Amino acid sequence: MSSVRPRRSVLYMPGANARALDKARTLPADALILDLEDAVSPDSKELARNQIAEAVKTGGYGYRELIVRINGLDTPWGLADLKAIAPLGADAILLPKVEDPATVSKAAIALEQAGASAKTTLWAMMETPLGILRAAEIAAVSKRLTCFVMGTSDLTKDLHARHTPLRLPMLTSLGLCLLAGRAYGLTILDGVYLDLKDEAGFEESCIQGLELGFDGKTLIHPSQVEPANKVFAPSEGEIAWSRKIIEAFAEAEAQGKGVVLVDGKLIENLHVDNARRVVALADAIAARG
Ligand SMILES: CC(C)(COP(=O)(O)OP(=O)(O)OC[C@H]1O[C@@H](n2cnc3c(N)ncnc32)[C@H](O)[C@@H]1OP(=O)(O)O)[C@@H](O)C(=O)NCCC(=O)NCCSC(=O)C[C@H](O)C(=O)O
Ligand SMILES: [Mg+2]
Repeated sequence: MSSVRPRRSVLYMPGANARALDKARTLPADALILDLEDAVSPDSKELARNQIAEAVKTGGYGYRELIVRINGLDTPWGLADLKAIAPLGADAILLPKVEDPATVSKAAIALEQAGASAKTTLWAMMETPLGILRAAEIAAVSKRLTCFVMGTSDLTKDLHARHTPLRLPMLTSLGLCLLAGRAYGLTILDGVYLDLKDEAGFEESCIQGLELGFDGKTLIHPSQVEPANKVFAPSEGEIAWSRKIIEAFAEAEAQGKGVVLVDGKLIENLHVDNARRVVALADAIAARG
């Protein structure tokens, strides 16, 4: 069984929306972010926390990873969110607007103290200019931290930038986080696409995210799940090619060679490493049926 975890589609849902929390049990998303932060009004924070706690305890989400986005630890709700959710066995707690490594360290200590199992990791939202500038320090700070999530809406606001089709205003920030995330072995997820009616624009944005190196995309509506799953899954052609070069390279190695030509293309170790990653991801997706 592969240890690769597909995270092609990661769907946010407001914790105050009981219908959405329930419906998510049947959606083909790889992961769900149950939100206590920006999608929940101050008046509903407590209701949302209780509903999310109940949903995590009740389960029934199958292969879908459960991530709870808590409020910032510097808000009136953050620490209470963390203490309430930590012991329940969610896959991760997502910290919003992370700007320094100390925030992650503080959350990691609070998780231990609240009795979280080792299985519950920390994810960090990268969505402020200071956070982006410190991406490498943040990525390196704690073994509990396993994923960066781009918060492109907050970032666009803070940069006084615009949402544009090619996302040129975002590329520096996306690139810095990708570099930091990959350098320290984190998963890294692209930001949301806000126009639910623009299906073509959404697909373009997924393709751009894939080409930049993201593992998957964060989503705001069930209609975005299947298109994201399709774009971020290896294609049949990619899988067949990957299997072919793995086999050809193994044969070459058995003959004492370090490189091989497959269909006229030079194949080295680095291509085979990538091919193994592709095959592992494809196998993990296939195992979901
Ligand atoms: C955008 C929405 C408010 C639209 O909701 P609604 O009008 O209910 O949509 P539909 O009628 O089309 O819904 C059809 C059915 O699907 C369910 N549904 C809708 N959205 C979700 C969801 N996100 N998860 C699960 N299920 C969902 C509805 O209940 C309907 O079900 P049924 O009754 O069976 O027909 C809504 O989609 C929504 O709230 N989306 C999430 C918004 C959100 O969480 N935003 C915060 C995260 S984004 C962010 O903060 C990014 C970051 O921080 C940054 O800075 O960039
Ligand atoms: Mg945000």
